[in-house]
Amino acid sequence: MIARPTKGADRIIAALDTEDAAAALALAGRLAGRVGLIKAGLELFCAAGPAGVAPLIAAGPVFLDLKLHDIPNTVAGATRAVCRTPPAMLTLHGAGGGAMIEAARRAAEDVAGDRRPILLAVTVLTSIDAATLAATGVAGDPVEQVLRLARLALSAGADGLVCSPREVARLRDALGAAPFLVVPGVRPLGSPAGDQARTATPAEAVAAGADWIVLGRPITAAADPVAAAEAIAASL
Ligand SMILES: O=C(O)c1cc(=O)[nH]c(=O)n1[C@@H]1O[C@H](COP(=O)(O)O)[C@@H](O)[C@H]1O
Repeated sequence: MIARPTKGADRIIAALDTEDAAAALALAGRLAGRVGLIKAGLELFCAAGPAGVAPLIAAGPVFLDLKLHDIPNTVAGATRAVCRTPPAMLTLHGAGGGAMIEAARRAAEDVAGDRRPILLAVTVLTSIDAATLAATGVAGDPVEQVLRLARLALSAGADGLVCSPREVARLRDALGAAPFLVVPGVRPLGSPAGDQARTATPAEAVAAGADWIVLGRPITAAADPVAAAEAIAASL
């Protein structure tokens, strides 16, 4: 398993949200040594499939962000398939429930053993504010739902959680140092929030207890993505 990071650049996960596998690989090459991991997500996976992600995994640690959410048998099957060429991290939705997470953990261990990915449970998406969450039937402050799903996921075998910077401190207080906390919805000062609802700066997220921070557009849409990544690392 990839080690918990202790210094600036290692904490950065660059989300390469593109359909273009060759462009993703080229940018991953430019960012090598300047970020800790590359994130390949649904856009790249749907466009280019496992073959589009494999060269990234061969080049360095990859967070494969598929946010699996289905019945336990189906998620176990997808996890098995992914773990034949294991990424460093894999996401699944905490809202899928304990049996789904247990099934994914068993499948990952069966196929990849010690080389299995860190399994991260997504709690409440960072694009969701309290009103949007209430419209799905979950009333109250998002932090309550984040805590509920976090406890459920960890007790079912998740190694860590994906949460917004707004909940990191509460999760660290409640859950201690052990779970990996991976935090998207991070915006350097002056960077547009876009569709993200629960945001903070990279330094704030790390100070609150994030192990890794995930940044997509603040790096990929910058005129100079390498300089953008270096500036974020320097701010930590
Ligand atoms: O699992 C994730 O990485 C994730 C969870 C979440 O709650 N919010 C979230 O934004 N993400 C991912 O983090 C990245 C954020 O991208 P930017 O908003 O461009 O920085 C995207 O690739 C999202 O898919």
